[in-house]
Amino acid sequence: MTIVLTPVWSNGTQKLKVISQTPPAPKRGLTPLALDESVHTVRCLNQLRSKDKSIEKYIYLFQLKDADPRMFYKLCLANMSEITPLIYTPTVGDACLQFSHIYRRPEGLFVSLKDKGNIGKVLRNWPRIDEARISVVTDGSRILGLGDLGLNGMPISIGKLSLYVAGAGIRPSSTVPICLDLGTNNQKYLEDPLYLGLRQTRPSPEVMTEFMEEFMHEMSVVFPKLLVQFEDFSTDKAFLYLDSFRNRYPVFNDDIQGTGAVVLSGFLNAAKLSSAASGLPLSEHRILFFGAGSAGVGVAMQLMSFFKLQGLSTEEARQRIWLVDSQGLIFDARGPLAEHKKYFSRRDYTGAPMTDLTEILKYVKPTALMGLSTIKGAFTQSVVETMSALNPCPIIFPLSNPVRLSECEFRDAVEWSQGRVIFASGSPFPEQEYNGRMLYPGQGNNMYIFPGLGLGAILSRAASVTDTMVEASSLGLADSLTEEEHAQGLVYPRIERIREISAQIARSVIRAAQRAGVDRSSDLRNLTDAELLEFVKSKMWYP
Ligand SMILES: NC(=O)C1=CN([C@@H]2O[C@H](COP(=O)(O)OP(=O)(O)OC[C@H]3O[C@@H](n4cnc5c(N)ncnc54)[C@H](O)[C@@H]3O)[C@@H](O)[C@H]2O)C=CC1
Ligand SMILES: CC(=O)C(=O)O
Ligand SMILES: [Mg+2]
Repeated sequence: MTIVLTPVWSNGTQKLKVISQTPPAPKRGLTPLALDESVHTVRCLNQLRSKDKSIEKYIYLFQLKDADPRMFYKLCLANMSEITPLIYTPTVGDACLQFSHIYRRPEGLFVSLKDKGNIGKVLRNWPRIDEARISVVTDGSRILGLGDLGLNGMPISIGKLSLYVAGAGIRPSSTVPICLDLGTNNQKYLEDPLYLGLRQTRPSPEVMTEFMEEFMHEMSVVFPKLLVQFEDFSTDKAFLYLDSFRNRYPVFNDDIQGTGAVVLSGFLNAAKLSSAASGLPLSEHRILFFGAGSAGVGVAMQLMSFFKLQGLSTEEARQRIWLVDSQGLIFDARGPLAEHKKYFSRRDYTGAPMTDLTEILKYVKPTALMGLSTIKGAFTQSVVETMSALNPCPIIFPLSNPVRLSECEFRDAVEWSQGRVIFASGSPFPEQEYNGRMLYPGQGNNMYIFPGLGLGAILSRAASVTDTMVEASSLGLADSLTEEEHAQGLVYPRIERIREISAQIARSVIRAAQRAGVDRSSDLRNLTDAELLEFVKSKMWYP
């Protein structure tokens, strides 16, 4: 039974209210055409493929999900590599930018700043409270690399949750997409007559923190079995709210922890390939981050594990990482730094500020270059050629999303490195032929991690999401490549295997939760590894 929701406007505040339920099934004789499902699947796919533009395909899929969710997920599962870029990055970026214009009907829950003091009441509007298990919550303040999109960030919560369903078999009815409508500093939206959100600039950090405290408390009261994924909060808030809430509620930040885990996983495989070509011991890799926001620093923190797994101390691991932000190389003598940049700030460099990336590369001599800067084309020919002169197989991961903000395209990286690059990007690129050899780009995107991490946390009923659970998700992903995928030089498994991969990740996460003592499903402790994997698979929903 579907509940139909409609927006209600009161004092400029958007709320949702149940107005009707789907009509009862038609009486016999009035039943719709008896459809042959396999033929109808082809019909739906043809309708999708008949659209020229990605955004039209997004709108078609969004409406199909509303009208016939089983068919939507059936198409997703059978055509992962074709549909993921439509419901997720890069197309979801355009859907967010245009959300107030392409809006058809409500999906998800909007919680407005005007609801402060009454947030519990708003949450209780949700029609399937008992079934709720996972919520993706954004405040729209940094959607992908597109900046502050305010309420228009809702499609990112919806898109991530569609991947939870498709990728990890979470029941659609257990997902709760939430967008916090806290105003926007995006002047264009404030002036857009069709903009759906509050027409005011964002509140002070004090008001925001009061709001978040109430929101998280009420979420835990209304949805006692819910795991919360924070998504696309701007960097200052991303770190602040992860730190404030992670020991009080089951919550993780996808941009910091999910991205950290996915890049650690890809780097584990990439470093082996690169070291096989160069002979360099794994412990001697050197990683330069271009971009030092929530994603850059989150990944840098997680990559410390790579060096610790090679036997290095925490301090030795820190020494193998360099950060660059919009003002160049980050070093102590440069002047005051934002809190999250301090840990990796270099103490061993005291020269003049260095801003040119090629010059920085010549100084640092990294084996790996990570892009989390939102700066399109920042990895120029000179940058890729310098990396290629330093390394037989340079590791270059332009991870910014969506695709049009990528630091480098796969085609260029292949060309400029003469086919030697080990490459993964945040959004997908097509494969390339080089000198008769087919080369495959990896997709270093947290979409490989959060479905399995979330499933493991839900099934173990984890009271919190520990660092060890996040690391377990990463190692589980790194270990999931088949021999054929390794032989093709891949650093991530093929997305078509996402269900199988998510099950393995979930099992590793449950075991880590048990070791950390945060699991509340203690009966799972008695299962063997094989039994636990079967249990995880048995819990997956299939359309
Ligand atoms: N592949 C993946 O799974 C993920 C990718 N991302 C992407 O990472 C990007 C960054 O996200 P956040 O860290 O949250 O954003 P942010 O805006 O906080 O960070 C951007 C960083 O880039 C630096 N930067 C900006 N201009 C620069 C320039 N000209 N030269 C050098 N550095 C420059 C800034 O100083 C800042 O440190 C976004 O595009 C996002 O889509 C984020 C999460 C996951
Ligand atoms: C992938 C993702 O979470 C981001 O770009 O923000
Ligand atoms: Mg994100």
